[in-house]
Amino acid sequence: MKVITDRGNFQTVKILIAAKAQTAGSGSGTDLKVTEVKHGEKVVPYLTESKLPVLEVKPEKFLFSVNSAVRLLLTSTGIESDSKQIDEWLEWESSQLLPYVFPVLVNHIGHNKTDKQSDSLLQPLLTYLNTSVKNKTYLVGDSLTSADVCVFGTVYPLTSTPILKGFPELTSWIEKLSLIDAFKEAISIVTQNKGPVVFKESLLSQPAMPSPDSLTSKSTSKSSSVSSQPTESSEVEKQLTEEELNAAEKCWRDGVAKLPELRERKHPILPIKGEKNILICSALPYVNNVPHLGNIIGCVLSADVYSRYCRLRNYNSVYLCGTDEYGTATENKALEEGLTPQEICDKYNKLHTEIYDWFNISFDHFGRTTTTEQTKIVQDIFWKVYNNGHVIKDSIDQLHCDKCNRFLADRFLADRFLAGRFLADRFVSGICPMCSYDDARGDQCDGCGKLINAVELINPKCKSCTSTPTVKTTQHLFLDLPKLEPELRQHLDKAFDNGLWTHNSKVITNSWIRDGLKPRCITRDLKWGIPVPLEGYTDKVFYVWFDAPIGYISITATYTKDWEKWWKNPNEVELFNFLGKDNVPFHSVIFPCTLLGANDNFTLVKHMSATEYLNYEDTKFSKSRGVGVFGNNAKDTGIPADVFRFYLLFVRPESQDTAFSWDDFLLKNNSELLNNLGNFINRLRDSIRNILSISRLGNQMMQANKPWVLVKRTPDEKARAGSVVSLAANIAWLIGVLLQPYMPSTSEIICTQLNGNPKNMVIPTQFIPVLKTGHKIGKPSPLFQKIEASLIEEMKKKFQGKQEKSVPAKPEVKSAPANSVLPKASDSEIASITDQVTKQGEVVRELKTQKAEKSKIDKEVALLLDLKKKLSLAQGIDPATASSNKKKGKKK
Ligand SMILES: Nc1ncnc2c1ncn2[C@@H]1O[C@H](COP(=O)(O)OC(=O)[C@@H](N)CCS)[C@@H](O)[C@H]1O
Repeated sequence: MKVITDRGNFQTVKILIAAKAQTAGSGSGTDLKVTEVKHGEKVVPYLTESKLPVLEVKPEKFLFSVNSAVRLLLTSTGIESDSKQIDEWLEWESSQLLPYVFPVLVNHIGHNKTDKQSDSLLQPLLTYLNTSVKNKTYLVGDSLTSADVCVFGTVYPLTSTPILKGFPELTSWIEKLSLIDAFKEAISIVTQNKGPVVFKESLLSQPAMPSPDSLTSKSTSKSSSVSSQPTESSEVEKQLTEEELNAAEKCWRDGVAKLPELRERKHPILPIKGEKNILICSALPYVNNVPHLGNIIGCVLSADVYSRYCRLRNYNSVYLCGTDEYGTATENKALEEGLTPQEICDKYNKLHTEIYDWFNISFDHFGRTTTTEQTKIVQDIFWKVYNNGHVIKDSIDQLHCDKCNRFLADRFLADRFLAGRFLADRFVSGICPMCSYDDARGDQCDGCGKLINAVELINPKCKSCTSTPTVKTTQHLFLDLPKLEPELRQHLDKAFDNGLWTHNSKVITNSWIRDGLKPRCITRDLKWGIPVPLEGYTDKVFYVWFDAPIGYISITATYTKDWEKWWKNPNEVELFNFLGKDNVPFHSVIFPCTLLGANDNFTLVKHMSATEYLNYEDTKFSKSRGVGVFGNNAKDTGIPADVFRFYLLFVRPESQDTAFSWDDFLLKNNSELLNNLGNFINRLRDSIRNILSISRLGNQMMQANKPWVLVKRTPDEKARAGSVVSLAANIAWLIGVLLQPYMPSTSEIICTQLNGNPKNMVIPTQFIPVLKTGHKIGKPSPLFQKIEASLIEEMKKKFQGKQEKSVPAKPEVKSAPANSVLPKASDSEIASITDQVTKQGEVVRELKTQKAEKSKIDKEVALLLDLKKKLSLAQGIDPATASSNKKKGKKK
């Protein structure tokens, strides 16, 4: 890797610290070369302006966000892992701190003068930082992270200015870090030990910093949810060049001609030679239950967003899913409901279909696994794997219920060969040997979350007849994973390099292969499954996890007779799996090994997007305990599906478990949707946050230009009003298109209101105004409705389940008020204060939008903070804990 920079560029320090810290922390750092170029030189060919420093990751592949470069260096050697807190600090640093520090440095170091205005604008941020570093060495946790490197890199040049006077904690933090070798060495390389004077030329050669971003709430502290717009005085005017003005005019006139038309979707969609052919598979939800919101964000919704995005980019993609219908869980449900397993599958497959329809999940095909295609393909694959010598026969011990005459313990099978991860045994329960929870399952305890061997259960009972099981020995078939391991490793090396894999999917996969794979049992002594066709085993069925992923193939076969074009075409098809973290090994290790064992040119996974877990408030979703919102409940709330989609995507558990919280749901709806997005459209995480950011810019553009005022003035001003409104309409169209993957109904309303051409609903590579001069828009109407706090309180009660049995979520869940230690106020009191917080938030936002006087805004912000404290107290949370929790979990 190469750092390309100009002499004395203070931002280079960050990358160098990260590289040095990498070597110090892992022993083997990246081989990082520093190449010096002229000040202001354009290095990245596709950027219109000079951007220095940049990290050249591979030849011609640049990271031009310094913070991303730092994050890459520190995560690639495992010095730090994904962390929302670190990301929050980085976002705050780049969107708030740096844009305010930069003009101060330009004035003090570049021009050797003081500018009171820029100095004073920086004060609140420094005050916040001063408090945050009090008695601390590191901003997040107890070791060095990118957060420290990036914040330090930006503030340390201030030590040469008088501005840090009055910030003793911050000064001492900078001093502490400066003593660390990596910091010392990096500073010495950049300053050549001449002090900050070396920054001067580089500072003066850099393009003006964009005005502080309002991507996140633009408030002093990164934890407050008060949102604001940049004040006029803080904005750095950017002079447009002649070239840029000409390009904008050309784009306005001819841009739309460059926009490709949206491709028509004709089923069945098949791969096209030479195109990007994307096969999108969402994990197949178990049919035995109604999916909860965790299932929805974990697989079908995430895949839906990607699939919709692919369509808007005109990629040749197909999105498939269906219900996973075999296995013990279905048999159990059938017993519970007095139906046959097939009746259960039919009933719940229909329920799943209705729920996904309501959530607007746009499968190209939604199938199921109890089909003749599935039986045929599973047995065919088995024979190939068997005939290729990748199946082992062995005997094992299992729990057996003599009264029901059936085996109970799947887990036992696994333990002997595999450390037994993830095998569910739901026919047996007992007392957990670890925590004494009295309803532990045979595979895992819901009380303490630990994995259990069914035979270790105290007082085990058959779930259907409650008698005590005995241990029996039976013959089973095992997939010879050790033999397939070298081929799998080869495949994974390539896929990790060329594909998109979430951090957790790589970590989980590596943890499985790190110690060598073990044979995996693929048969079960059950009735409800695909019959094993091998002589001597015909009374058994395939284990559900052997057949489930093959379901992707058979579901494709029920979609098109040409299914092999997708599934036996590894060079032209990119397979993308969406799933929750517990599903990772089945998709990255076991299923690929099955397909490699079959040796029939199968398409293997190239990309994997795995989520962490979504919890419900401060607990886990539990159907049996009635805790949480399930797919069908969401519909009954009367709140539109798009609002659920928006919120689930906003809190999508990407780097750690997150929680669905009704209070937060209300705030996000009433602030982000109603006041930001809804507000802008009706004037007329990379993800939905960027769309909100575009919408904020649109709001700012309207507010700054006030076309409703201009239109009443001189002819020139009237013409400008027209340009502003046209631009706003085109921004709204862009938002409508970009929103389509996330909130399809809202997107349709926006685009219909704008009366644009549906064929222009394509995501462009640059902003193209598609609504031309003279275009007539349709009838505007409000996009979103306010959610009342009283409704939220009602929902909380409705979905809290039987409280005494609810199972606490693991402590890492951040957003719920888990550490409540104070007495709680009544629900109606909480509802009323929540309402006041929302209203006061609106007051503050409005004042900021109007660019009211600072003292006036400060007064209202103080009131808002007081109300928030009151709300925390009412919820039984110590406000100090609440604010630190918010800090950790805010950027959801
Ligand atoms: N709480 C959760 N948060 C996020 N994702 C979750 C959560 N719980 C489960 N999941 C994922 O949902 C899908 C479907 O899960 P289900 O248990 O219904 O089905 C299966 O795991 C298998 N039938 C998949 C066979 S391909 C899954 O990806 C979970 O990881």
